[in-house]
Amino acid sequence: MATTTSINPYTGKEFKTYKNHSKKEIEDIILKADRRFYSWRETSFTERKKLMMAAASELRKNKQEYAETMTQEMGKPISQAIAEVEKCAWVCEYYAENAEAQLQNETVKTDAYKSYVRYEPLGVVLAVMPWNYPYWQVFRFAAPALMAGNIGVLKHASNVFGSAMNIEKIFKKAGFPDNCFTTLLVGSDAVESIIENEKIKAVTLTGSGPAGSSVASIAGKNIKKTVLELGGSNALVVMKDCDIEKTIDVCVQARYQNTGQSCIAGKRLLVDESIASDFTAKLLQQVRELKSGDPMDEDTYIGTMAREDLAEELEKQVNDSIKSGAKLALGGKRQNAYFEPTVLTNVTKDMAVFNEETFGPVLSVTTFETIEEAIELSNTSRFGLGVSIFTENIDEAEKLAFQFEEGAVFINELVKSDPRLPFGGIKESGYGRELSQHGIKEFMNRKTVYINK
Ligand SMILES: O=CCCCC(=O)O
Repeated sequence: MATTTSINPYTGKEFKTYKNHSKKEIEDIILKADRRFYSWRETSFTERKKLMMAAASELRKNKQEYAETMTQEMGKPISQAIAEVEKCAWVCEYYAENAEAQLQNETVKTDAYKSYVRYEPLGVVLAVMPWNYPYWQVFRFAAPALMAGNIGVLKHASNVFGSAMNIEKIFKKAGFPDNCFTTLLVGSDAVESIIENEKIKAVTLTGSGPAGSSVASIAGKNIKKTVLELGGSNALVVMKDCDIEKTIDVCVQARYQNTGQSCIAGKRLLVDESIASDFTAKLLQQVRELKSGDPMDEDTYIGTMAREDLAEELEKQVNDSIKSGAKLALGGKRQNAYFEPTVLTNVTKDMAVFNEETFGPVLSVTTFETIEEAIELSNTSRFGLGVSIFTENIDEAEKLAFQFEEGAVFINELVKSDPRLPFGGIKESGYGRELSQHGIKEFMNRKTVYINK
């Protein structure tokens, strides 16, 4: 019997061991999920809204308990873990309030007596999710999917099975009918046959490029729709006319929250040469003050990374970049899964910290002389999730927005997700959108209805 053990990355001790689902159990779960679909899609928006609001209440009521599980499983500082649970409640409330209006029939004037588009759910959607936001990334999918009448089956990362089980429990406690949302406790080796199961109608994946590519190939072979949220290497473009103090606050948060383990983190700071020295000195001061420590302490801002091997990988990227000429301005040391908040300056395009995704608390700093150069540096990344531009000249920045090859441009703000706005990338950051009225339509059949008298 296969089992999965999660290790608390801060203590290095075992958190829990889970019994994996067998092949037979997986098939059974998917069969029951599919059966549930035919009654769930018939439920009214009023009923779904009531249940989704109950899920939001459950999240808010027991946020400490849910947050503690994620902190112990992947090292997220507890205050950020609580904020994540609250954000999940927000997305539930948002879709509870808005799904019905977003999925109304759309009348289209044609030669017909009457023609329109109906939005109909597809059925059981498999969600393959990562450990870095163990609740949020799942709710970002599940809230719109369930409100739309779809069914969710989750394959979570193997270090966060406790959070995965909690998510199933939250929907159960909220009163959702059995099998509307189920967690499969399986490793990635089980994913291929799950996607091939005829009852799985579509797949959403948040994770690495290789994982996305593999899942999309299997789904493609089986003609199943996918949405992919993959890596990112967002630039923070700092113009010489920015408000320096405010910009530093935002950049530090953009890079170091969640201990830097986020696809949308601002990983590459591009700063105008004329202010670079002053800006970097002040930024270093602020990064120095970030409090590392026990993730269970309320005032810890930098926890451990989720696994020691991930910290080792980051260490290699930092050391390789230093060998190639980057200057270590701060940090750089690793102890087990802990990696010091780090800043590298003199970074150029050919270095690992610039051209690879750095999934941890490491900021690379590169200077530019012209805005054209800044755009070119930003766009040179193979990723295209988002960019932040810092300037007092909003009109100019807005005009430049279209030149950035990204899913999102944020001016004087870090790239962040918001239930009301579409979220997703282009290039190797993936395709499709989550959240907002765009996200809820990804797993819907847009059925054309054409009537003549
Ligand atoms: O790794 C991706 C993190 C996304 C976080 C968010 O949706 O806010």
